[in-house]
Amino acid sequence: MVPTPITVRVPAKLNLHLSVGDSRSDGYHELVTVFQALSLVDEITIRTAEEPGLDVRGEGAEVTPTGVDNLAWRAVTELARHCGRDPENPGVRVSLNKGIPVAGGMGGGSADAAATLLALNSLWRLEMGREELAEVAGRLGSDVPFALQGGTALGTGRGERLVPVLARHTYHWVIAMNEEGLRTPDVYGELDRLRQTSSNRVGDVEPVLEALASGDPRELALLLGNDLQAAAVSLRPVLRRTLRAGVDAGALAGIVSGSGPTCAFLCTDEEAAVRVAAELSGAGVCRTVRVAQGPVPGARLVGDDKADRPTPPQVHA
Ligand SMILES: C[C@@](CO)(OP(=O)(O)O)[C@H](O)COP(=O)(O)OP(=O)(O)OC[C@H]1O[C@@H](n2ccc(N)nc2=O)[C@H](O)[C@@H]1O
Ligand SMILES: Nc1ncnc2c1ncn2[C@@H]1O[C@H](COP(=O)(O)OP(=O)(O)O)[C@@H](O)[C@H]1O
Repeated sequence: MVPTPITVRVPAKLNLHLSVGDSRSDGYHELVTVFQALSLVDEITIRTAEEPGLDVRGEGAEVTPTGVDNLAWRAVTELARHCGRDPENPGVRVSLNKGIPVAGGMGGGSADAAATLLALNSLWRLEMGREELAEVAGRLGSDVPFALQGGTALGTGRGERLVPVLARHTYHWVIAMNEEGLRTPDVYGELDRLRQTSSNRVGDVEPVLEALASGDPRELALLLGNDLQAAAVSLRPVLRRTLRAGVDAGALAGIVSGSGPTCAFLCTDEEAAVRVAAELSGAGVCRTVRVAQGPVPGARLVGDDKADRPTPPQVHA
């Protein structure tokens, strides 16, 4: 009997705190980061198919690779290898429905890789535990293990070593997507270049963890920090205007998400977020504005109760 197709929903991530250390000998930077999973999601369906392949629709589909470079496909071949199947002929078709902006600093490709691992674990009845999945995930990219785990977490190493963080509150975010993405390695490279002349760095992570435990968004707003922000703004100067416009519209604070160029604005509550989103969408400083909440769970099979959440409202700029 042909197995039933498996659908997985997987969240975007935001770095509430991103402290970048020096460049390592393997080309990666040592990080201390606080990830939060947001209610902006991709959906992936994987089915058994004689003709393998991958198709993409949704947000940024036209600029998403559909061949072996797609991170979801890399996850298929990596997992096939891991469990002794033929990576050249895995016998599956992957359909991606993207809601996470491509190359936006929100970990969309990593999310798709994580979702693929979870879907194949079920489709191929591998019965791998979360730990084994996380180990394969780490080989696919620094952000992939977090997309499996979700919630709020402290990431160290190159971002793949995770410890869950207590977050007492649902935070309300406005997400401003840019016209065109930024390449993560370019942004790290720009940071290295800027650091030859400037030594600005975000503070310690402990106050951020304390603010999360307190649950007060005003406290957290004062502590949001991202070492890659200056580099992203240097490569995409319009982001300075975007960040200012969100705060002018009433957000508590704004931050570039990871390597950018997406900006995220923390608001006091859901109502405030909808107001900020409406005003920002008229300001002409970004392509699309969305409202999102965090933390949400990591990759989940659709059909599991908690995965069936409503799609967040969307405002077009
Ligand atoms: C910046 C962050 C923040 O969470 O995410 P994005 O904003 O891109 O989504 C991550 O560090 C990105 O993680 P991810 O996108 O998984 O990166 P990887 O595929 O592992 O690495 C891509 C490239 O980014 C650089 N890189 C990545 C992670 C790290 N700790 N140091 C680095 O210097 C390296 O140049 C590497 O070759
Ligand atoms: N499934 C995927 N979704 C999005 N981008 C992908 C995917 N697979 C490969 N990519 C490539 O990865 C790059 C980074 O995309 P993404 O993960 O969305 O951004 P970021 O690393 O900024 O969070 C893109 O430029 C794209 O070419």
